[in-house]
Amino acid sequence: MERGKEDYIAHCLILPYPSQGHVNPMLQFAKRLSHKGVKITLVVTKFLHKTMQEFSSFPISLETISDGFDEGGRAQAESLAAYRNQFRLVGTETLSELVEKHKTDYAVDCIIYDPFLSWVLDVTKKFGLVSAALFTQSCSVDNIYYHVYKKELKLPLLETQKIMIPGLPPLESSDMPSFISVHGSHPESFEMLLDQFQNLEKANWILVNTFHKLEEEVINSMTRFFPVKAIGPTIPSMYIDQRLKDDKEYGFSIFKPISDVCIKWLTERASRSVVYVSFGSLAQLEAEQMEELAQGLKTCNEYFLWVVRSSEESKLPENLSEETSKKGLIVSWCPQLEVLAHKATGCFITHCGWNSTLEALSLGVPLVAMPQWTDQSTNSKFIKDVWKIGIEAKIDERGIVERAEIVRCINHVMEGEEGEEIRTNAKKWKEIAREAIDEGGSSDKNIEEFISSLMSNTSTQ
Ligand SMILES: O=c1ccn([C@@H]2O[C@H](COP(=O)(O)OP(=O)(O)O[C@H]3O[C@H](CO)[C@@H](O)[C@H](O)[C@H]3O)[C@@H](O)[C@H]2O)c(=O)[nH]1
Repeated sequence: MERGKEDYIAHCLILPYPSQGHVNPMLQFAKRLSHKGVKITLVVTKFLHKTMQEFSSFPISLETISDGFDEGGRAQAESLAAYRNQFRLVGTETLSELVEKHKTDYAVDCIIYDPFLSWVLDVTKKFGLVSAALFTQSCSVDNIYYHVYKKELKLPLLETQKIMIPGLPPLESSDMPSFISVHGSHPESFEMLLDQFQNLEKANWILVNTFHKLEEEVINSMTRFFPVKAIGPTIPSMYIDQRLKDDKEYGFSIFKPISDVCIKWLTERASRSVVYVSFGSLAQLEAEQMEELAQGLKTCNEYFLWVVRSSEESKLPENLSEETSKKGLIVSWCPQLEVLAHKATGCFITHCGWNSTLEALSLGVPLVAMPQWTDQSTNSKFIKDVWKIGIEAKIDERGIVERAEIVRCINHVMEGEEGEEIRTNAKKWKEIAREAIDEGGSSDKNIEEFISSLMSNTSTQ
């Protein structure tokens, strides 16, 4: 039977920045709200909608708005600044039309938005809707950017400077997000990260994809400026506690996952015998780095499953797939959560994107960190020194991780006695992550609080 407006607690639009690392956590959060009785409409740009490979997240509805670049998205704009500007103008108009359209059926009560798109707040104000900013990077990283935004952390940093920010351990310049440590690099991306805070005090809710015990001090510290609520990890409960079996599909993929091949291959491997390697949806490795990684994987004692996106494939050494067919599988995209949850997976060589970091931590997989840019060096610092669930591969004077170092790191986390602490911690964090999103856990309580406020808001309308 069709559900009517009265069957839902409230109707939320959820609007991610159009990239895989932002859509995934937003969609998983949307699913959680939907399971709790909130009607959800995922809103994506027309271009993203065209490029996506699958969407199977019933009962979540899908609608599109325009960023002004329906044919080519970000790549069609001459710069990130031009893209953001156009997205703000055209997005404001088309998002407003969407809100108007729903006035006669499921009137919208709230918009959950990515603070990369801070203009959405103005749309919520225009229509008198509840606004909820959802940060998809760690609270530590958000806190660093906030201090730069407030000019409490002055740039450029000195190379030897110890950086003291409330809520965070002492950090070195190299632990900072790359836009800060490499002063002047990617100025337009940096501006977007700082702009997240320009109107944040006007948002009704500030949600972060993290959990209380993981970033306790920094969450408490940030709460002095903003009422930050941790709602993560946004991992489908299927993987965490095996409860909602229908929650398994990823739902929204920009790249096509080679799922059956990967899972069949993993199933034929012994427990904890596979090194999983992926650098997320954006990172572009130097050809030299690909070569070193390939040689390291070829000579290590373990099997490997390596995700090399089609756009990166030409950098692979010739004949690598054939030469390593007995011990390795190279695919253009995989169902990462299923891979991390598989018993054959023993460790993860990662670029330390925040989703990959949280997913591995929540599924108890030890890490070899190879941060590339943006927030990844900060995530790596926490992986090795705070949560102690992995090690960071050392770079040489060219900025490359050499093959011998790759082998050393794999051995360290997979086999050696010295990696015992890491493996134990990985198991420990898996439990703590599960507790956070279990019924009554710290993140679950925050989500319930958010939903209750939506209920009281809609009942007074
Ligand atoms: O074969 C693959 C590889 C990745 N994934 C998924 O893709 C997402 C990748 O996200 P993430 O690990 O965060 O990496 P990026 O795609 O690089 O994400 C960007 O966005 C993140 C959130 O803002 C930042 O933390 C990163 O540094 C930034 O590069 C994760 O959910 C993975 O599970 C797959 O499903 N299959």
